[in-house]
Amino acid sequence: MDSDTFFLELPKVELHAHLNGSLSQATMLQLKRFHADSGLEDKTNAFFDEFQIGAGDTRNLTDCFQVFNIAHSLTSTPEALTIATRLTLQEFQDDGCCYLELRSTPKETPHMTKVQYIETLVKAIQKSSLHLTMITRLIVSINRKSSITEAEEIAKLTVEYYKKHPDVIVGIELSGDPMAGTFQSFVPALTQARNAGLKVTLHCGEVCNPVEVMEMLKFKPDRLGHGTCIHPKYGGTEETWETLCKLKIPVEVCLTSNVNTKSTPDYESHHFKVFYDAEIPTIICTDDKGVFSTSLSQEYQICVKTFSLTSSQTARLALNACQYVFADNVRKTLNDKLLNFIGKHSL
Ligand SMILES: CNc1ncnc2c1ncn2[C@@H]1O[C@H](COP(=O)(O)O)[C@@H](O)[C@H]1O
Ligand SMILES: [Zn+2]
Repeated sequence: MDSDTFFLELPKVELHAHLNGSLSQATMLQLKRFHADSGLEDKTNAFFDEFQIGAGDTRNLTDCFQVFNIAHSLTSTPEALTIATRLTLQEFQDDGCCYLELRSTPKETPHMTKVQYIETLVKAIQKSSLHLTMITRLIVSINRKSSITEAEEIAKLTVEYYKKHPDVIVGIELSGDPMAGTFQSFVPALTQARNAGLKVTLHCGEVCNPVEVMEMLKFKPDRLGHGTCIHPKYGGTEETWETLCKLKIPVEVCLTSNVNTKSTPDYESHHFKVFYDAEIPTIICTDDKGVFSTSLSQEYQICVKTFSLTSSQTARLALNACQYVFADNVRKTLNDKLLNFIGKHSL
């Protein structure tokens, strides 16, 4: 089996994918066509090409967050959001994902309320599940730019819809521009969701802020996103690193995202290796496959080539990821799928 086929066929678990950052060029074009056909205003023409961020880009991290407005303007009606979700799920399956935890931030737009946003995503996932073999679950996002009131409103809605659709909604997360807002102000909203049974994941240490990283670690989320600035070599402190090593919280690492936003200078110096060697549970993820022109099989391939992992180590990385999915009732199915792949290829 050639290398590309191996990475494609490896059954993969994607645990960190933002819907609006995952829209491919093909999906964006379909959405533009839908806008034209329905007579809806399309504001993206002038900056459509701006959507993708590459390693040589000169934008700073805060500027990078502007690109999401382009995607948001194409997913502001329930119909467009449904199309975006359906096409994105199909692309993850086509890339060999057997399980996806999709995340997205409920937004109020001129065409829908936050309630409709969540309902639309739940319905689109349920409908896609009828013909996809990939299993999909939803994590609801809170943006760090939200007010405390808005964050609590989203947490309340998430709990309400989790009770109605525990088969779809599995968690809540905090994301958005890491320079905006403070983690502490979102603790009451996140705690409310956690107390209702939802799992929690936090974007943590995407920029250097050891005080906030400590606060997040003490909160003991179920998973962390990125974890870039936790080890002292990467802008963390002895305390942040020792705490992570003690708690062994699984970390969703997104190599291309970190390189392209300059959180990490290059692939070779990415913190993946430090985590891997320290046996911190590490899950390879895409973050925003559309914005960063990547895919999960490509992220595995980059990681394996950069850090010289064997095929057996690679397959075990994918196998371990199954342990950290938020949907407890599918873990065994995923585990068996991976073990079957490992057995079939004598890995
Ligand atoms: C690059 N690293 C990142 N760090 C932090 N938050 C990020 C992110 N990439 C994406 N998002 C968050 O996801 C939203 C887009 O998807 P949804 O509209 O929710 O589907 C962005 O607006 C931002 O809040
Ligand atoms: Zn992210």
